[in-house]
Amino acid sequence: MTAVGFDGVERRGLMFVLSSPSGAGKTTLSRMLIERTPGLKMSVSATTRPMRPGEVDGRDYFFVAKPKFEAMAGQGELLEWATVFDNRYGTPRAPVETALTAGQDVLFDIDWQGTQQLREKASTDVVSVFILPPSAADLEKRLHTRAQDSDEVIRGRMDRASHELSHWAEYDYIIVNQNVDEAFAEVQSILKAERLKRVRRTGLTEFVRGLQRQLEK
Ligand SMILES: Nc1nc2c(ncn2[C@@H]2O[C@H](COP(=O)(O)OP(=O)(O)O)[C@@H](O)[C@H]2O)c(=O)[nH]1
Ligand SMILES: Nc1ncnc2c1ncn2[C@@H]1O[C@H](COP(=O)(O)OP(=O)(O)O)[C@@H](O)[C@H]1O
Repeated sequence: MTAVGFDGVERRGLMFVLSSPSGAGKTTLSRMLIERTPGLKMSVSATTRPMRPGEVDGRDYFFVAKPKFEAMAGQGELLEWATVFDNRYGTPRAPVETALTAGQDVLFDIDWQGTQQLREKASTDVVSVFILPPSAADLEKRLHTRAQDSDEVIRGRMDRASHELSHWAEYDYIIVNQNVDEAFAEVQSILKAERLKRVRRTGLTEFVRGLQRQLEK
């Protein structure tokens, strides 16, 4: 799990988690982050939920049937998994391990249940961000503008929102996504600062020793 920072100091890769009630904006913010952040790779989850218009298999999710999902979970191929809105969602283990070993950070769009499981497995490497909508009315409006779910599914997502919100205090950082550019700048600054954390910067001792040797010449 060793990455080399842009300043040449080695550090441990981190697992950057975004969670929120459905519709608060985590997919939007994740896409912006992946497009604009070198060294960050998206973890693509497996799910049993139907594909939405515009989604691409293998990019947004790996869309699998329930028996296949159960087999993946049973064979230990998932790093974590959970049931959300009656569908199964899980994180394939191998791509995450490959990315971290190659020195990349990994971005997860997963719910509070998955975040808890990641924290239990690798707490010092997990940085978690919870995204709040500015209001319930905004949340509902966003679910409707996304225009990808039926009214019934949207009602289900709104009904679950309050329960999901109740997990906010388990997260390291909380962002209110009012203006998307501001929320993005906030998420970006969290990642930047977390990459500089001393505990992750495993190469610092050697780097500083090198500096000292140069100074003592
Ligand atoms: N635990 C877990 N949750 C996931 C995973 N993938 C997606 N989710 C969560 O499942 C919920 C539903 O996702 P989705 O159906 O794409 O709807 P969305 O909330 O509109 O993005 C969201 O809270 C996601 O963060 C996963 O691999 N594991
Ligand atoms: N700050 C914002 N202001 C207005 N609309 C937003 C904002 N952030 C996201 N959206 C829109 O809200 C909808 C839901 O966002 P999405 O990223 O899919 O949420 P989530 O992944 O959390 O379910 C999308 O249509 C998206 O374009």
